[in-house]
Amino acid sequence: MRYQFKFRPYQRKFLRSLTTNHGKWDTREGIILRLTDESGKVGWGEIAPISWFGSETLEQALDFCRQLPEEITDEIIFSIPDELPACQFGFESACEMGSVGDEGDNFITPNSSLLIPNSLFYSALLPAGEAALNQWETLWKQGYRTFKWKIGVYAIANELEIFESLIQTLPAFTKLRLDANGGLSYEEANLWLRTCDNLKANPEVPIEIEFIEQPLPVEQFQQMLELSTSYETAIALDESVATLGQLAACHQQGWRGIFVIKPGIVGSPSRLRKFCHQHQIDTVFSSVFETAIARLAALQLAAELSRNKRAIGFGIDHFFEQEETWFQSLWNDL
Ligand SMILES: O=C(O)CCC(=O)c1ccccc1C(=O)O
Ligand SMILES: [Mg+2]
Repeated sequence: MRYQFKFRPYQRKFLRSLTTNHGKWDTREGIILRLTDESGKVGWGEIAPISWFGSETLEQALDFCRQLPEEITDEIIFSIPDELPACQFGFESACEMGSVGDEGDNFITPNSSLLIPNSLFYSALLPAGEAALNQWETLWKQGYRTFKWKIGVYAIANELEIFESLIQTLPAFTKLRLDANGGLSYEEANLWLRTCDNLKANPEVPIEIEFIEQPLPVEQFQQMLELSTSYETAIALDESVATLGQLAACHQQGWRGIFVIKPGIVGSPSRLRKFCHQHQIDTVFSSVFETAIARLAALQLAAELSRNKRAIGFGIDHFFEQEETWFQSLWNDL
């Protein structure tokens, strides 16, 4: 198949910025691409890299798009190098979108949110630090029952204290995920895991700590493997499995805990499908704060591949205003 190829870089400010152990992030930058096949079918794709997380940089993605001809083929798309995982995702999902649309109405824009599978349930992000204590209630009222709180942002003594208050105020049966973004030391990771194990053993605490996400830096895989067998509290790898190659390597080295999959940067959707069908891994699908184009493709993959046990990390809170009008203006002034 041959496609006419066009692309446009974009910048969008988040409704709320994200604070992690890497600092503050408040603008999403990426690329929207459009593939038109010979029959006139249109597929939209989005490249939304996060280089601090292990994908290519926006600049590398732009360079790749700029050197492509105006007409491209499946061959080009399916041979995008593994060093450009967000590009693999953007181009492949654009192809897939073009091939599933029915006649006439295949112009899929962000208002196609009706297509988002509602059988999935969502986890919402709480702000880091003390702000979490004032935020969970609003999210609870919106229907969220699984929350994620960033740790490793402030001093551990301070965070443990806030954690204690959070546990005491959250309603029964809430699930809580703790995401350190690789920011803990080995001793701190042990302290968090011990604290969570103690809560688990306490029948008076009706909150479930679902897992601790990426406690240690990517380089410390063996230590995380050891921690995962030393405590009852589960560990989820995130940064360590940012791309398919890393995911396969961690699985091959014996990781049988949870794998966070961020479809937007993990790489080729077709190869992700193959891997998930071959290995019955425990997955949590999660957003990279992409806009509606990549979100739709990512949610469809999540619906297809997650075994529907764990909430997906696509809470809408950090997203953008007026996506539809933004999208139309991005494309119309081309
Ligand atoms: O996974 C989620 O629940 C929400 C998404 C999220 O936390 C995230 C979003 C962008 C970049 C990194 C991360 C992360 O999980 O560390
Ligand atoms: Mg994470």
